[in-house]
Amino acid sequence: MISDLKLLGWSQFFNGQLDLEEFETLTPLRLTEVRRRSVMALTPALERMEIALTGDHVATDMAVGDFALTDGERLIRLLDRKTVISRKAAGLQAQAQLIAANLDTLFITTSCNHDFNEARLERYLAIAIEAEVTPVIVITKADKPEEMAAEAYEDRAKALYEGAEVLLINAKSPEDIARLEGYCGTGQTIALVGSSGVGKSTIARGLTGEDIEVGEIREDDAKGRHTTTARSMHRMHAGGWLIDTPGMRELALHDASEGIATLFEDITDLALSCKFSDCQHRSEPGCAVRAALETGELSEERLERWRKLMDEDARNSESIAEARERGRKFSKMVKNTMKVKKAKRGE
Ligand SMILES: Nc1nc2c(ncn2[C@@H]2O[C@H](COP(=O)(O)OP(=O)(O)OP(=O)(O)O)[C@@H](O)[C@H]2O)c(=O)[nH]1
Ligand SMILES: [Zn+2]
Repeated sequence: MISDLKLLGWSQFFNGQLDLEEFETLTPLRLTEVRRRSVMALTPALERMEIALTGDHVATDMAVGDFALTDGERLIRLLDRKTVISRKAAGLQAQAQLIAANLDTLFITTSCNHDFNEARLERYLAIAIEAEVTPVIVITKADKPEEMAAEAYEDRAKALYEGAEVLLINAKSPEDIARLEGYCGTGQTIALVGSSGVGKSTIARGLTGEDIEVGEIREDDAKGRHTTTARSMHRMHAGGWLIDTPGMRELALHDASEGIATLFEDITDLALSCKFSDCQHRSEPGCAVRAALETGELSEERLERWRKLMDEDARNSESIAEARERGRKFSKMVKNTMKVKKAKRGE
């Protein structure tokens, strides 16, 4: 069973979470779709199985790519995730919405044209680094570069982060797709992010042989319409899994301060040497960041992009934290009111 499980992306990390009894009586599953009242999952034999969500299990706690244990009928428990990517859900609740779990690699996709944008690439890099998912920058349309030579785009991407491999490809060429497959072998799980039109569907088709429809299913119930994800985990020729969900294509930055600090390690390090610990690196005396600008060690553009990313992260993270805080205060107030009412009634 263990070798079959490897096909699903199982590893020692998950094995270590099972006690002996669970090991003998339960079966691991990997979630491929999350609906409102059920999940679709793959068994170690790669058979599809639908499991109704009952009791404490709610769809909003689950992500495509999660591992769970089943007794054959019910979902017993979800296993801890190796990695998770989330986005801020639209609307007033401002909750983090889980997009994909247990990714190994994120292909950050852009093209040799006006789509290429350092700030956008850095946003995705920060998301990947924060989630501890390996970032790989894929630059498509190497066969028809606009504005500058394809290699110039490659060099600009390489300058962004040492920890990210940069691959310059023609997404329509099978030989170039084969260069991505080192990240897509058995046991590996990947996802693609990037703007519309950069070639994500073309790459996905090259890696899986399928035309992947990224759609949202709408389910009706008495309370209205709900959006859930369609089948979102696809087997790749190389043996691994591609997760493609609508949410993945609309990622925004939130709660990624560590990812940003790692991505901009030079600025993070410089800031430690500023005279004031709350230095804004504007006009304070003894500012190591401004000193690095003057020597040319750091560029004004890079500093500006760092500021903007920090601002964006702070804006998006705060509202989630604040919403949580509001939620806590509200439920506390309700509880207190109930208590007072009960006391009045003499209960
Ligand atoms: N010449 C060339 N064309 C490409 C390349 N990559 C993608 N294309 C073309 O660019 C267009 C858009 O590619 P898609 O794969 O649909 O882009 P996408 O990122 O999936 O776009 P959305 O579905 O809107 O998110 C298609 O016509 C592709 O054939 C490439 O490397 N070279
Ligand atoms: Zn400073």
